Amino acid sequence: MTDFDPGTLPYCSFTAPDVDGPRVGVGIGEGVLDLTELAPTLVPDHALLFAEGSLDRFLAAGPDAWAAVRAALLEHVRGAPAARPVAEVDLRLPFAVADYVDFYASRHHATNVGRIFRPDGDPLTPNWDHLPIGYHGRAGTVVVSGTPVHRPSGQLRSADGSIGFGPSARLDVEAEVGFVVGAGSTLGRPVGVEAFAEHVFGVCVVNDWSARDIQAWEYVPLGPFLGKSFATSVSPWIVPWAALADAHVDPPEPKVDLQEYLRPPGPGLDLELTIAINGSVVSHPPFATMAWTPAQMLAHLTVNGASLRPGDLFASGTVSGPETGQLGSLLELTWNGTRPLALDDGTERGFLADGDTVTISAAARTRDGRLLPLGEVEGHVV
Ligand SMILES: O=C(O)/C=C/C(=O)CC(=O)CC(=O)O
Ligand SMILES: [Ca+2]
Ligand SMILES: [Mg+2]
Repeated sequence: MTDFDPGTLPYCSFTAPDVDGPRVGVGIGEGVLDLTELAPTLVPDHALLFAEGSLDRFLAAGPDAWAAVRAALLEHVRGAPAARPVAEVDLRLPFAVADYVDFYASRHHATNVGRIFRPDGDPLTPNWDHLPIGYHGRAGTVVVSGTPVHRPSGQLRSADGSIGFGPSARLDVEAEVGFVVGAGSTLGRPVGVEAFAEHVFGVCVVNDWSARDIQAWEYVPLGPFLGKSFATSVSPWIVPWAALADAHVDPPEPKVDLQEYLRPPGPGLDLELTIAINGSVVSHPPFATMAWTPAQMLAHLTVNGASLRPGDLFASGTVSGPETGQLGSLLELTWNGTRPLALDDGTERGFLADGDTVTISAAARTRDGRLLPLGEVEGHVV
């Protein structure tokens, strides 16, 4: 369970046996405050935003409302209010996911995947250094942490080239950071790097489940499709972007002169993910090594005039660092299953087995060395 710092104040949506309907919650320590109940006295001008028990209206309300509510909450928690234990509530998907986009912003991940899937060519395609590559995913199958993940079936190509159909034998995880859009934008008007914080409300942890065998056969030439659309899990807590100000870092220097709309890059984040399978920690992917920042991703996503809607979610792409213990997928950690990983219980994994539970957690590191837990996303393979 995540122990939230009182300055983080992440938002969730929950139900509990003793309250009516869903509620908007705010995480503090291992507890949750009922913001739907508190709002009429704490933030009377904004109370209606929380009445439905999801974040949808609050996201759409925009940055002034976000700042006013966060300021009132920061003041409120100084009085150490009693919070309900998170363990006693059911955490729900906190907002209706509008569009879902997944990027490919880790140089280390993209290089490793290129080597594995396209051993005869350059690992990075010529566009990689010039733009944050992404694809549109499936918003309707974004599920909250704790939702069981069904092993997908699909077309598979055997080593001898024959085509068959069956359950994926290469079910994998991708540890990512997700960015939740609040305020929408106007069709035809790009959102520049400098406008990031006016549109992006906050951050969550993402597991982009991937069936590598389905993916490897289907993805040419249009990219990921059924190998990834069966489920994408997100943490139930959305950490406000404003809570991460002390964890900003400069991103790595670009390798080419970037187009003007991708400059200045905006901040990276000093944030570490941890991947555990059945409780065995297998990796610590470092977000600070990502080549593209979230502001560059948003600018690129809208540079053609595509508009944003409240609830749009874009994920960073798999976070992999340069070291073996920093890789964000089993594809890389086991080099496509050829070097199985030993788990603490004495078993080995090339890819996921039925019954496995995968937990990805995140923590940000502040400039003064504090560690801020940001929540976790868990999924059980059935
Ligand atoms: O290079 C490829 O063919 C595909 C790579 C991916 O798995 C795409 C993806 O989900 C992006 C990412 O998570 O970094
Ligand atoms: Ca991905
Ligand atoms: Mg997915």
